[in-house]
Amino acid sequence: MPVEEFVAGWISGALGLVLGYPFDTVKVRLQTQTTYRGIVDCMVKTYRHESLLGFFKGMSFPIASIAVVNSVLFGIYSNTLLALTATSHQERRAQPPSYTHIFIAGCTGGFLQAYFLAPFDLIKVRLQNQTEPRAKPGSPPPRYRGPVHCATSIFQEEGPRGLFRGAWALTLRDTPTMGIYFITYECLCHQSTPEGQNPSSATVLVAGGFAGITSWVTATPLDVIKSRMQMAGLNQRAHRGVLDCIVSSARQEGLGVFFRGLTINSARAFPVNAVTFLSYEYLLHLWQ
Ligand SMILES: CN(C)C(=N)NCCC[C@H](N)C(=O)O
Repeated sequence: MPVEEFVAGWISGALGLVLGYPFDTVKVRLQTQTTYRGIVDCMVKTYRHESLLGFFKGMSFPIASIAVVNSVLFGIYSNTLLALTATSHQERRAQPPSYTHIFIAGCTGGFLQAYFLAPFDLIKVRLQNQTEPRAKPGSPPPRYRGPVHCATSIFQEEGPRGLFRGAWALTLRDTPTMGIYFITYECLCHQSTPEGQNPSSATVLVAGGFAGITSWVTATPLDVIKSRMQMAGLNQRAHRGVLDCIVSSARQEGLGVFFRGLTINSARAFPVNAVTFLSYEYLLHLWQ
């Protein structure tokens, strides 16, 4: 099993993560809190109340975990394609795999990465939703002091299964949308690259950016549900399951609720995934 894809997936994922993190914080807050009037209002309030650091709350943990999560995604994707088509990464330009194979490999990567991602994503969402400014003398401390305290508190208060709250919604979100992610990328690269050649950096940037946008546009409804289920344990409003969360969110807030965070998700997705794919392709090219 070639390991280069795992390492390249890790490094490229970390670069994309740092770039997109402030957008991600705004998105999570818009999806789970009702106090903001929109993207700009959320940004202004976060900055006034918590300074620039407010946008980077809970980032240390995802940076550490992206090593596991993105390398699982890219590593499983590439190795599934190897199993299905018997071609390595460098052979795939001359013998492109079918879109069905790309979709199956993407879905497999998305499905497996969801299990690794679930506890890390839960902790990220809980920390991003803490709107208290940095500790000032006399002000009430935030509920979680950091990622380790957050993980141990969830474990103690909600049990080991608590760490996997929202995991089903996450799996349903990521399995098909990772198939869409890789199909969009490969299709755009294929169409703008002469037969048998490697795509140019500009092509990789644009194809990666659009792959991010299409996957996030299709993922947003279940992303909203996932974030709400992750926060539910904290608010004592636990939903009975994914369906219950979908129905109660739609009843209380209308169908528009499923598109909350769509604009910011798409704006974040382009640069994050352009950089992710460019560094992934560059590293694999360097090592081959
Ligand atoms: C849930 N969906 C749609 C995705 N995760 N799509 C792939 C993008 C991955 C990238 N690290 C990002 O955060 O944009």
